[in-house]
Amino acid sequence: MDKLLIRGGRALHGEVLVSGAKNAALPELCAALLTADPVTLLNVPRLQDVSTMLKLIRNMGVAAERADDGTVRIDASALSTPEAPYELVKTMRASVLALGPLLARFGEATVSLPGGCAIGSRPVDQHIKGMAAMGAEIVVEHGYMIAKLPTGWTRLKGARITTDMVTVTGTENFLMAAALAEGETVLENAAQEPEISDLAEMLIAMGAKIEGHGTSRIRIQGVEKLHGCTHRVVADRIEAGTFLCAVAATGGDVVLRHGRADHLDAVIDKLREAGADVQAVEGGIRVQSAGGATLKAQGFRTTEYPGFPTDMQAQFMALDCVAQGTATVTETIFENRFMHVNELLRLGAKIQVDGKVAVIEGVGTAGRLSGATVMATDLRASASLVIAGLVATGETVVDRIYHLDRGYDCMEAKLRGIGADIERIR
Ligand SMILES: CC(=O)N[C@H]1[C@@H](OP(=O)(O)OP(=O)(O)OC[C@H]2O[C@@H](n3ccc(=O)[nH]c3=O)[C@H](O)[C@@H]2O)O[C@H](CO)[C@@H](O)[C@@H]1O
Ligand SMILES: C=C(OP(=O)(O)O)C(=O)O
Repeated sequence: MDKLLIRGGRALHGEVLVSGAKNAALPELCAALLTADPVTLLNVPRLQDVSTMLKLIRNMGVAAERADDGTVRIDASALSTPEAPYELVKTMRASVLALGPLLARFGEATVSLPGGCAIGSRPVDQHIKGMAAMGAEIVVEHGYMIAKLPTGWTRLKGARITTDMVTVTGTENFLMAAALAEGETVLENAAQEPEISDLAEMLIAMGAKIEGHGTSRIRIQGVEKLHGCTHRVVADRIEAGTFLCAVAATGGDVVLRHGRADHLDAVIDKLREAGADVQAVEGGIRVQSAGGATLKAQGFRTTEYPGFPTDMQAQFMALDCVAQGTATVTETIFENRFMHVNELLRLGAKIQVDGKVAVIEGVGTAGRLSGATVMATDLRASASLVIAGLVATGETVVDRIYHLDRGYDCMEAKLRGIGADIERIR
């Protein structure tokens, strides 16, 4: 099993290229199932989750080719098996995104309930509720969602869908299903994440009629058929945010090429309040910092976009650990997303957790984290341990980095490129 070996204490300088977003690429690979025409996606990141999604759609009979430059060509004209089996979905939540497109184009889908997840229980009741509102008959049997259209129906029917909470993949599933449904669908309480807008833009390029994406009410007029398109995956705001925290914590001066500052307002505001200098520059974001010990720890609450993203909570917490002062962090989206805390404690961090609230006392100028062997428990927890390791004295070994590989494109190579002492060991 691969591990990362980090020798901390180096400032970071130079440029990093931000990859395409995992959370846009995954729904967009599924959106390609909505048409029999070829679809080309550009800027697809090299991630384990992307490989898993390609395996999943190939298993359905779809032709999918990935080139080294991040181009993925998908031809779903011969899709013969509208199924997502457990074996292929157990490592990746996003596989639930196959449900909407399969049901919309083929009138049937059998999709395994995704496996359990370290960060919370993550039910799919809202996905089922929305598809049922569009007329699908869905049962959950033997761990599978088995969905079909009622006898005599050829398409889903547009509906008003108001979800109990804001759900990102739920909104994406409804968008894709509604694009081919009969009549109008209105999504209330829709997620507003940039990845939703990116998916909507791709669907519009395929001939879908969508208005209001990027707001909490999205209107979709269903069309009978969608055609192929070429679409460029939006830059990964969470990868960019992770590098911003890393540079702020270690100190240095780095430009994140293709980074979108306008997608990271909440995180950038907190970094500035902490004392880092973060600026939108042409074609990217520049961060300059004198390092964690000079920064002031910042509290925040995770919320849906445009609030502070839950996917940045662990990384910002690592920064708080090395800053000065005390900060309170509240996780409101997932019930078990403080798995990194015990590992950060092993590096000498001072954190107390009570339910969904963590209080971090930064070690600041009074001390430093000290390297140790730590275990990655989920994707962003892994990233927070890498950031802590980059600042800690001595050697840090981050074990179980297959979590990291699920969602970061060559993280250690990118960090090495800006001066970090980090290597992958087997
Ligand atoms: C592939 C992808 O895009 N993943 C992102 C997506 O996950 P994902 O789309 O799975 O997360 P959701 O937005 O759906 O989850 C938000 C909350 O709603 C709950 N919920 C959701 C659906 C449902 O049917 N029932 C239910 O109770 C979840 O348990 C969670 O507490 O958004 C999360 C929240 O920004 C991010 O952390 C993930 O990186
Ligand atoms: C939780 C995440 O992803 P997923 O929904 O794919 O598990 C994440 O990207 O931080």
